Amino acid sequence: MIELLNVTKSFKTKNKTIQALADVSLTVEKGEIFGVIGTSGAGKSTLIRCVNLLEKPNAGKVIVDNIELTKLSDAQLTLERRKIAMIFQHFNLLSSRTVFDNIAFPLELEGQSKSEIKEKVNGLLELVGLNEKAKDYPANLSGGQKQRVAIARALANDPKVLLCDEATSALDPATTKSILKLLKSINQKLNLTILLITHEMEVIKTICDKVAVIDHGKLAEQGNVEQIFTNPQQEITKGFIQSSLNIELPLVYQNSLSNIDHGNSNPLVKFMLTGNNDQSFVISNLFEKFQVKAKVISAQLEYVGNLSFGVLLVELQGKNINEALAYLENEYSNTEILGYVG
Ligand SMILES: Nc1ncnc2c1ncn2[C@@H]1O[C@H](COP(=O)(O)OP(=O)(O)OP(=O)(O)O)[C@@H](O)[C@H]1O
Repeated sequence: MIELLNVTKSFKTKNKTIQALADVSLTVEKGEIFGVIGTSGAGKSTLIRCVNLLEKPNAGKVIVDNIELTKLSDAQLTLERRKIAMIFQHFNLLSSRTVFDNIAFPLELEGQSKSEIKEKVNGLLELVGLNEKAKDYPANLSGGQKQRVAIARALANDPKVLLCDEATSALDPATTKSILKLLKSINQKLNLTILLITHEMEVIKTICDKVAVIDHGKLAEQGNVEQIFTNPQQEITKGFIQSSLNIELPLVYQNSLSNIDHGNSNPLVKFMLTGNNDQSFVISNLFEKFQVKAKVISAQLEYVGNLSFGVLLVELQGKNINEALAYLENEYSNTEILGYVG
């Protein structure tokens, strides 16, 4: 449904040229939710703005629904853009219009009749759960409600594609969840293709089918969310995943932790589970293979689809500690001895 082929975009400022996108290619299939994640300045906004040609690439092709947008005249592009909706971090609602009239706006521009508009807008209000707020003005809405209005307005023209530019970045975690849930349900009900950009792995994990990681204007890696979360190849991807798993050493251990093994002390070991179901048996394996007991200090497990991944922090107790450590280092990612206790 969306194809970027070798898209390159640079910006010229007074004294330098900034390469915002370098030879970026990706494909978003119909009905898919595709997320692009990257740190600040990585090129996410430029990438999503290239899809509807709000930014014109210097080179490469942009194809949406089999139409090569990069070939079109301005007039043809204006028509095609109506089928590519976009929502933004700061909602971009018209403050002088009510909720109803904000959603009606694109339909008015298309010259639809009042009765058609009324029917369509009421359906959209129902879809985003805002029937009660039809007559309110944006200033009287919460951030989450404003984004719901923006989503309804974006859907008014029955778009083929919805672009989400950091759509939940201005929202608190609970509201973020409810907006992501709404986007997922719209994706499923309407089979709407969604391309989103974000700096939060949580967003990717919650609703995306596929993910691409962008770094300094280049795509570092891309694939199914399960595959990328459980078997990341690039350091930047590993960093994003680790930052979404935040387990801390409990205070009681922080105070008693030593850097040195005094002979009879127990190592505190942190390691990652990466989606291989056999790894979940780590505690019984350590005991059966080495008679080493693993006391769980802290753990965080997440699920993408039916695969689990996460991080585990354990205190190892027993005689064959070195063999147990070698086993963990071999079988699990990022095994790290944090220190010794006892
Ligand atoms: N209009 C512009 N003129 C000059 N440089 C620009 C322009 N737009 C973006 N850039 C530069 O291009 C690079 C990519 O910017 P972009 O906004 O796409 O990144 P981003 O990943 O969306 O960042 P953020 O998360 O901070 O919004 C940055 O170095 C930015 O400074």
